[in-house]
Amino acid sequence: MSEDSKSVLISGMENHDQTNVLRKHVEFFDRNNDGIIYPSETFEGFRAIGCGVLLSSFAAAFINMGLSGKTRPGKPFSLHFPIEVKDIQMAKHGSDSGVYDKEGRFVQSKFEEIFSKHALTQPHALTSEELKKFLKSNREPKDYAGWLASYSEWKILYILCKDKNGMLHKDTVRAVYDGSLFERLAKERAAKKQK
Ligand code: HEM
Ligand SMILES: [Ca+2]
Repeated sequence: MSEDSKSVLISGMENHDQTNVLRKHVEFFDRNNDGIIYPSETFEGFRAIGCGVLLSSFAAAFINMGLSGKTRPGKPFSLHFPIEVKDIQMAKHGSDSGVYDKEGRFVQSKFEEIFSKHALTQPHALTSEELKKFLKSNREPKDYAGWLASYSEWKILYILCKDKNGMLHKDTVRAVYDGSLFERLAKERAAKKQK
């Protein structure tokens, strides 16, 4: 490709990041970095960021049973419930925010929209009521599985990361999308444990 056509292509992308950020969201849970997340790894990842045994067990069961098949099209069902990181975008559900597009890319404008539309008390954070309204506004009719998936994702995030006034901050939400939040929580937990 000539340099000219390359620059036309790049300017046409309008800063749209082409990487599959959703992969980064889940890579933390691929504990041995082999591209596959087994239930034991989901469990271990949840424990590492400070979740209890009960929540971590439920999360591992539901996430791996729910997403395994979706990320392995054409492959036989496996009782080990592996999730393939490379095709994680196939596990997207309905009634989400649209911040990940169908290729797992991060859509900045959709991210900004969460706060411009719903953060009415403080511009860079959501109260629990605002979060509730945001989730309701994403609901597609009768998409009960999507409602439950979205509710669980956001509720766990809120419980883990709200501040002392019950606010969920924009930078926290930003960091969950690329998974950097999980690394941070794990470091904080490890530091606490050492004390
Ligand atoms: C404590 C752990 C986790 C939290 C707090 C969390 C939270 C979230 C949040 C807030 C979203 C954004 C949803 C939206 O934009 O509406 C999301 C999306 C997603 N998460 Fe997680 N997540 C966690 C762990 C995992 C794990 C272990 C997996 C799978 C291995 C996973 C797979 C996904 C997928 C596939 C999406 C895309 C959903 C979509 O856009 O339709 N997450 N998660
Ligand atoms: Ca693995």
